[in-house]
Amino acid sequence: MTVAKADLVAQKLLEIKAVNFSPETPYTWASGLKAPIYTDNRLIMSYPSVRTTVEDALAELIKENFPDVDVIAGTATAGIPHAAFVSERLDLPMIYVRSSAKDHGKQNAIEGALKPGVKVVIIEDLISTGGSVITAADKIQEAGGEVIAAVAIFDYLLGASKEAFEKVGYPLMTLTNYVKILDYAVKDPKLSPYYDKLMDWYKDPKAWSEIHG
Ligand SMILES: O=P(O)(O)OC[C@H]1O[C@H](OP(=O)(O)OP(=O)(O)O)[C@H](O)[C@@H]1O
Ligand SMILES: O=C(O)c1cc(=O)[nH]c(=O)[nH]1
Repeated sequence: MTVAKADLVAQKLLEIKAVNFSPETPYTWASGLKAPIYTDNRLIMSYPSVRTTVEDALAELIKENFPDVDVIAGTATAGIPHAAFVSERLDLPMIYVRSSAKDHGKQNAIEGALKPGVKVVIIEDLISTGGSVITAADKIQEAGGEVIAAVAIFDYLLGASKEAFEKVGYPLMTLTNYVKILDYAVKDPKLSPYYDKLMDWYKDPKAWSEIHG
């Protein structure tokens, strides 16, 4: 992603208040970590002009970097709308991966048609530890698909996700990240008071979580 596009997406996320700061009452993340920040990319679908910017950028990133993709996958739940918008733009089939298999009906973990050997790009809304998207990608590989990349809107750039992606054998590419958000946060008088706390958290998110948990 170009610097200009990464800046633009960060700016749009702040504009729609997708980025929330609460150092005094920390958020609990999917991984169990406590954090002073929570980025709610689910809001993107409710703002058509921001949605167009984000989905166009995701589609362009995939077209440029993974032109041989056969199927677009979404992670449940927050990755699903983005997979739908992007697969429509690229005129490709779409599937999605449930966080756990249904316990009734067909008991599917993956919904949609996945033929063995197809090349899949999986779309996630956000990467913290990377655990959710990697688990979803594992399910696709177990079902016979070949995951060629994970793509997300936002990445916290944490050590945990870097380590996790070093092991999986496919790349992660994202539109924007935490550092870009901080660049904007420091210029905004409403957000700049949080800057030191956000930097403090970022130096060691695990230790911060233990202290504030
Ligand atoms: O990189 P990770 O540490 O796995 O965290 C990121 C995941 O957490 C959030 O999902 P959540 O579990 O809140 O579910 P949702 O998508 O259904 O909202 C987010 O949408 C990612 O899927
Ligand atoms: O790790 C998470 O669960 C998480 C963090 C965040 O900022 N936003 C989100 O939707 N999930």
